[in-house]
Amino acid sequence: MRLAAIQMVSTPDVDRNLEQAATLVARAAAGGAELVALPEYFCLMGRQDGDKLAVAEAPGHGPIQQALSDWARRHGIWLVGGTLPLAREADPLHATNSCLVFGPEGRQASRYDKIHLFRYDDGERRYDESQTLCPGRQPAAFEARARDGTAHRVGLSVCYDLRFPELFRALMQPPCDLLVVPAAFTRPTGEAHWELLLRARAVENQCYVLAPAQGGRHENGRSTWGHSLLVDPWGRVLDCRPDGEGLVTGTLDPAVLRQVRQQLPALEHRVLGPGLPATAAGD
Ligand SMILES: NC(=O)CC(=O)C(=O)O
Repeated sequence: MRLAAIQMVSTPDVDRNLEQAATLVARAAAGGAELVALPEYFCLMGRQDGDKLAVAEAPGHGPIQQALSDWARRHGIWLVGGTLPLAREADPLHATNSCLVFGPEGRQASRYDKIHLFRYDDGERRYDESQTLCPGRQPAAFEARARDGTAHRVGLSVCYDLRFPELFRALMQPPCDLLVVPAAFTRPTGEAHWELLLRARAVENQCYVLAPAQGGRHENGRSTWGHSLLVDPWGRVLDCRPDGEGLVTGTLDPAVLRQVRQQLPALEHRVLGPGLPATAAGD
């Protein structure tokens, strides 16, 4: 299955971001991609945290969701729609940061709400997503069918989730062939940890990892790390885009998945699981 991750430098202008995303999705599809993934906050990198709430759409309605569905149908692709804020009737002051997936017929195939909300303060940069976002509660995966008919289980996560391996373990029951991580890592945390964490998730779960990112200096004054990546189940980086808008592409090869899992059956050797007793006290 041909894969593409889109890197963007999104702005506070939703229409401009949608235009840019439409162009890049079309370019990815023209290059043969069957599954295309957009980055976190592809539709908006606002000036203030609360800007998310102003563009939040009701689930199933709104121009951003319509655009994602149209692009998936027009190009006959699986589209992992980065993230967009979805409004919650129960609490208008907090949206979910949601990843919606659309299938080649334009129908919504999955929804994942970011579970782990980012907080960071190094004295210079401050982030606290819990001010405007409400966390998701449930992991989500879906089945994508390649054009040759092969079905692949695809696990969803968003950005900061990458630091919580237990989420990915939960997605591996049954095993995924591909984990997608739409992100907008900060520059300092990305430089230190981004590639390390993505390759670790690929190696420990013996699957492909596709990570579309925001990458560059944004109009809101923030800088994101970029380095959108495709990693294979052996932890090899197949493609990377350090900075600016563009694509990362490659192929999910079932033969590589089989070979890695047969040669080193680490997934079968898992002993510890959710039902295990607590750690014993030492003597
Ligand atoms: N921006 C995020 O959600 C996460 C991040 O930058 C990090 O984990 O580092």
